[in-house]
Amino acid sequence: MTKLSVNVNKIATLRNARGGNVPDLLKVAADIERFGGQGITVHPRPDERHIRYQDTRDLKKIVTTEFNIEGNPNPKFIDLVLEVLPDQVTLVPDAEDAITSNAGWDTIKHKDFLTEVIRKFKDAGIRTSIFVDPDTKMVEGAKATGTDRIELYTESYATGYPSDKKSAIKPFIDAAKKANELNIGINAGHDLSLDNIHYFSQNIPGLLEVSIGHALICESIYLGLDNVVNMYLNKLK
Ligand SMILES: CC(=O)[C@@H](O)[C@H](O)COP(=O)(O)O
Ligand SMILES: NCC(=O)COP(=O)(O)O
Repeated sequence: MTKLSVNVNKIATLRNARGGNVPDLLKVAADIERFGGQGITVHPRPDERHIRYQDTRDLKKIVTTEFNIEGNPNPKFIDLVLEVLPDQVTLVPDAEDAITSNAGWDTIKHKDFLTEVIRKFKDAGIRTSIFVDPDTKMVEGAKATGTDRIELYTESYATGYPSDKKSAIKPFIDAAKKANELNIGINAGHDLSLDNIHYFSQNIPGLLEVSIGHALICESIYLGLDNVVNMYLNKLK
């Protein structure tokens, strides 16, 4: 079964637009779990433009499903994660000024750094995941760092899906087969949506978890959060 982890960055974006506490991030996260969401994901960025570091501390107290923190493991991020102790940490190689995540790790070039960071988090009892492009060499490189899982960066799948879904998914199937062969768990995320999620989850062997934020919150404007969470759960069956 593939778990649905809902990324609540966009709820924080909306809240921050007015400076108050509407919408209430903690209430939305609790409601997502009540509606059936199986995890909550956040991606605090250095400028705290959506999720604030304090949000991760507050969420940790109330999230009862799986709490996943994503981000670039700079010293401040590492300290935060070791303080909050989420269920899972996902390492993403974002530039400080990135609008959103735009690439996976070069796990070969950064092997020593990733191995050291993964060790720190695993010693603290946190499951680790490394964000990678769908490239079998990067999956092999991830394995060498000792990570528990990879997160496949699905932007290219989402972009290619409308015109040629078979070609768009091919590198992801190959990467997933490699991960299964090497016994690393598989997560996936970025630009997944109600349109493209079913085909992806049906075709990726051993897909453990998807984290979805931008599209899910946008779809909820029209369809309602409870309804949308359940639509995803049905498509992931
Ligand atoms: C790693 C990943 O693909 C997501 O976490 C994405 O980066 C969401 O971040 P933003 O909400 O800042 O776009
Ligand atoms: N790891 C991907 C994620 O958390 C959500 O990405 P998106 O759905 O906001 O593109």
